[in-house]
Amino acid sequence: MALMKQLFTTTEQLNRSFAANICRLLRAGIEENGRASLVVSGGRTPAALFTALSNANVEWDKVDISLADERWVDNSDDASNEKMLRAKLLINNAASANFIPLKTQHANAEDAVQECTANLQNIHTPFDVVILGMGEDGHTASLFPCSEQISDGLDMESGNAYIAVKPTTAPNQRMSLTLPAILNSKQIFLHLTGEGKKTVLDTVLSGSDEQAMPIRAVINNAEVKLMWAP
Ligand SMILES: O=C(O)[C@H](O)[C@@H](O)[C@H](O)[C@H](O)COP(=O)(O)O
Repeated sequence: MALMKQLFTTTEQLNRSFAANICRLLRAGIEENGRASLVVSGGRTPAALFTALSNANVEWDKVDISLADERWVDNSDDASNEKMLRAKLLINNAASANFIPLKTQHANAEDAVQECTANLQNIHTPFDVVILGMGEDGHTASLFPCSEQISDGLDMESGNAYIAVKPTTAPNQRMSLTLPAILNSKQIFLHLTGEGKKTVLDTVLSGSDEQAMPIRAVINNAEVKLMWAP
């Protein structure tokens, strides 16, 4: 549908405004439904935003937090998105939030899809806020263009909220929200920093093949708010 762009001069300004924006939406969700849901991405980009958010004045005990995707490693591994979240977001005021992890005890991500789907019943949907990142190849969450699973992940009729993905250009099996699950959100943000990501985004916006750059499928089907700083 559309990409609304908010461009900032510094990451500090971006994080301040972004955190305030997210808190406003969470408070509105709590006001409306008694609880609110926040789905975040891992990777490197959001760490400073998470620290700002963790100090915010929100009724965090009424907020459910989960991940858009997870790398299938132990949650003590440095590659674990859960590990990053526990260190940067689920602290300070936000320590009282209800965290719903994706990583289970299953050795293979595909065996865990059912459990992740069952756990999703405990999160208020549509999600109040979803924060997506984007890789250099145009993947978002763990919907990787290189993977065999990409058409299933983007299938709007699949009826599946999660998909196990085996990227061929990145390490680790992944668990990812599917496109229809991502779109079941009141507000989707695309959080990018750096000139390199802006150049990738220009390529995203100048083409139409969704499987080649899966973030296109989100932008084409939702009002996405871009939050960018150099
Ligand atoms: O677990 C993951 O890898 C992500 O959730 C992924 O979709 C991430 O958002 C992008 O790859 C951008 O990652 P960076 O922020 O590290 O550039």
